[in-house]
Amino acid sequence: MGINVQFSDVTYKVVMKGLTTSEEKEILKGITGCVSPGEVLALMGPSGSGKTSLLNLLGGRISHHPTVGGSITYNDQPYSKFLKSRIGFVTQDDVLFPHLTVKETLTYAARLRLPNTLTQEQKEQRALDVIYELGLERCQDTMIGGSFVRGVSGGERKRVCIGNEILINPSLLLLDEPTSGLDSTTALRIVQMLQHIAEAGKTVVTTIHQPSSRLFHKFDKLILLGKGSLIYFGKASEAMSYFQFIGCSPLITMNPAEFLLDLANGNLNDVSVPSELGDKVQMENMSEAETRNGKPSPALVQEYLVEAYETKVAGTEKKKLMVPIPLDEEVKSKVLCHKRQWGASWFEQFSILFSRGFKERRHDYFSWLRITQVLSTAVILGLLWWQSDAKNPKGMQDQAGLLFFIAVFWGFFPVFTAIFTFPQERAMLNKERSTDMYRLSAYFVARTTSDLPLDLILPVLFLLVVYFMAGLRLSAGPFFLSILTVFLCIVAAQGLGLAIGATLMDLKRATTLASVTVMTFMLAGGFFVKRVPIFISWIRYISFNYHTYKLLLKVQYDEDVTPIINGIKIDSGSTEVAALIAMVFGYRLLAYISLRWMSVS
Ligand SMILES: Nc1ncnc2c1ncn2[C@@H]1O[C@H](COP(=O)(O)OP(=O)(O)OP(=O)(O)O)[C@@H](O)[C@H]1O
Repeated sequence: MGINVQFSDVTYKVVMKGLTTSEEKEILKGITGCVSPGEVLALMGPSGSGKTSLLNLLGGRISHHPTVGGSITYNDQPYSKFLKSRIGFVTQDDVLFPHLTVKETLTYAARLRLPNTLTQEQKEQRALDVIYELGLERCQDTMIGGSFVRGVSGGERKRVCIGNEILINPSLLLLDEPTSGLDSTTALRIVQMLQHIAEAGKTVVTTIHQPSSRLFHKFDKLILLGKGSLIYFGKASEAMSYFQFIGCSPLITMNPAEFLLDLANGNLNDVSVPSELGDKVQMENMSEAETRNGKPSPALVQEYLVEAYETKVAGTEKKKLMVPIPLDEEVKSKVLCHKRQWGASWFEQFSILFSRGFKERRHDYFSWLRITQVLSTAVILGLLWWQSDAKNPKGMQDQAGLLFFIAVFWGFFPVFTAIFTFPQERAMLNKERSTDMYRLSAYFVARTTSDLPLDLILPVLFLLVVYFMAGLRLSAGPFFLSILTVFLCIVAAQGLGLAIGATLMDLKRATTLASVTVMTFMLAGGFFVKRVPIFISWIRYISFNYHTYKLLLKVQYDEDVTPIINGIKIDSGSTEVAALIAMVFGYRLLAYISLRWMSVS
């Protein structure tokens, strides 16, 4: 079943803030139209004419904006968040995970989004069907790729984005430029597919830049926009005769789409000039008109087209919208089911997101760059502290420097890794949550736990090198306890990174805040100052560097070394372990709260 979308006098403004002034810009100026199940509506117009804005409004993405006017209804009902799972939205620059293959991307999406009445095999079969439907079988095992990894071609990437949405058989499918960057045969294939989707009873709305004439004839309805105003709404097949009727016909054989875009741009080259416009040109400044060979200015043409539409068509179209559409009550209730529907149970969501996260991030963790960074630091430390001797106070103080560096390194590194990897994940999270793909809690728990095994590998490598080169306490207990300590420090630091990344959208601001925080934690970490003034001593309690350092000291030296090592009192290690565990949970909780606060729900 599809959704009947009606929109009447839709307006949208944005406030553009300059350095000293703020100016209001009208992006959509009273757009009226409708699209019914079984139809493909194309939104055409020059770049910047407002196609994407109208599509976003129809998809409910900016409908709550205070500067939006007019009405949009879905089967006679206003937009509600329960519609999210019935709407498929393919944006112009969709985000995809670069390290997953085409098949993995679509299979994970199918498992998360398809209703749980289907079995896992049926869901996987649906992903395969979509791969064949979109002609992606040849690249199904290729990685998607991104700025740093070579992957599928731009056209294939676009088709994967479409596949992600058509998987769920949405009642309303919205697409922003689905054919841009594709050759004409592939573009035709995509539009034919949209036609088939509509024929199956769904509603399809797509923006399109410059369709070939073959493509153009596949659309049922057309909206032509010019600078945010409606120039034509009606059947695509009747567009040419409408413009002929108002006096604009092509003088040479032209692709209808090219002709319409010329008109929307106010360009009347090779097009007959309506007599009303000809008269207006006479009244314009002659010298200006001469430079255009007597043709009217683009602004004049646009004004004429908008006026012609308003006087000759708009009235009847608006009347048509007033007539209620007979809709099957059963269909209406099914489409507008007022209950969030998850495709998978909480645990299934968790396990799918866990395995997807693990697959995607293992590449980040095991990039040669990272391994080299960690190993070279370890070797330099090992050489500097080569077989250090802790038998005398001097040597012990030296070793304490090494232990403090380890605590700082593993507190610093994960904070920044979390901040740098998060913006991409955040875009994905927002996109997927906007279609109700999974619960935030399932994502969060999966994100946190899928990192754990990966978090353990690099520190083990690091400690193996440092521990033996620097000649730290050679026995299994202290070695494994040191690993455990560093591991807790990493997980706590990562939580802080996630919390900062989730709160501050902007990478620059996030890294600045993180540097200041980590530096403060490091300075208060127990190595540089012996006694911290009481009013600032609380920082020590939330500093993972401080507790890691103390615990590493405790593990290395059994006896009380307080007087030798900078006056830090090392009592029972269990207080430090408890503090680190509290930080692991505390910072993650903070990250979860800021994610919930900032992300789409
Ligand atoms: N939030 C915003 N703030 C400022 N200007 C905006 C905003 N949203 C849209 N615009 C402006 O509104 C106009 C229409 O934008 P829109 O993206 O809808 O155009 P479009 O027809 O889809 O263009 P294209 O084909 O190039 O994607 C553009 O001039 C754009 O700069």
